Amino acid sequence: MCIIPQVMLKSSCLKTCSRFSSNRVLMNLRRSHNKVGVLGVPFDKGQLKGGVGSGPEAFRKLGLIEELRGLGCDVKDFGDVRYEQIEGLTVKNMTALGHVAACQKEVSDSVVRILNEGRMCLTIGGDHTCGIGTIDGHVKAKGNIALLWVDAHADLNTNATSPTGNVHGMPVALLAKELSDYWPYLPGMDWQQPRLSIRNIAYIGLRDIDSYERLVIDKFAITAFGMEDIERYGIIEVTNMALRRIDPNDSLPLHVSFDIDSLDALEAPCTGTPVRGGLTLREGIQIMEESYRTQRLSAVDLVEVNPRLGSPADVRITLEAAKHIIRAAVGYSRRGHSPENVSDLPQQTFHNISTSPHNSK
Ligand SMILES: NC(=[NH2+])NCCC[C@H](N)C(=O)O
Repeated sequence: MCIIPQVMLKSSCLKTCSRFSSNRVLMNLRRSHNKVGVLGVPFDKGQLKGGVGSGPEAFRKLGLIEELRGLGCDVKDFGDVRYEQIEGLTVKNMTALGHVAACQKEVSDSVVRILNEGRMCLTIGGDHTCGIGTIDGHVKAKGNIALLWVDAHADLNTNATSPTGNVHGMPVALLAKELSDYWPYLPGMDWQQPRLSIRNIAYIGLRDIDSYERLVIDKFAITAFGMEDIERYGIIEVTNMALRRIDPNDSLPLHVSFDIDSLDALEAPCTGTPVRGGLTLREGIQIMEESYRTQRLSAVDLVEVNPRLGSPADVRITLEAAKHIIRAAVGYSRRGHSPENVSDLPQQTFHNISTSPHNSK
């Protein structure tokens, strides 16, 4: 099932890779988001499986912050979001609204603070409900943004259409202004106005879409790339088509909301709603590399890692995969050192490279 709106295939999107001349690539690699603010969101009330809330703790234990610092990143840890549930908020078929409303308001405020300090905001979930707060905060801090939603799922349900009532399947529908009429009044959510246009949203990695979500994608011609599109065009081409589509003038701050379940369940087994037939880790990294290259990557979410699902080996595989995605998001995936640090390398390294038989012409 190909889910690229037909209009896209006829457009000039396929030419997008050529916009990176080799000079431009070099220039892009030289500039890195060395200033990063890390925000933990130990939120698990957007779905029913316990454990996803311990994602931030698991990444901290793994040494993520130290590792990013070791790579030369100026990392400020903003700690984990804390909140107090608002009692008595109920809306039909929308689980834990009192938690969602209170927590996501805090997330949004924190993201505004981080971005206003001139840092890229890296949010570690938690379930994908976190996208409500991070994207709301991003829009509040920067005005209009472009959003890549990398996920096996569209997360485009409303309370009227959701098969589960789980809010982690609803964030995109809450954020899109074209869908605001499809919601009832949501008590506790007055701080969150849907300000993002569907034109500025693209999906990559979709393969498990509910029937109503499918209708909305078609009705609003949302840019959406499923696995078959990735097979056909390759992930770099797909990412650039998506970027071109959501930000034709190359001018908007970019938000990548990366659900670990976009990766194949073999690459990232520890997640609440795994789906086989997904992205390879390398493809996930490439999405981030292309996003980083735009020089406008301003916020990244890494969500839905559940360290309590699966064996210790599965947990390790999943956390490591997520870490590689994060490294790419801050510009460090192509080589061990950022280009800025090249002068720190011992001179000998260059000698070795230039005299190696493998490098001689
Ligand atoms: N971010 C996620 N893992 N979302 C899964 C959503 C699953 C399903 N479509 C639902 O609405 O409940």
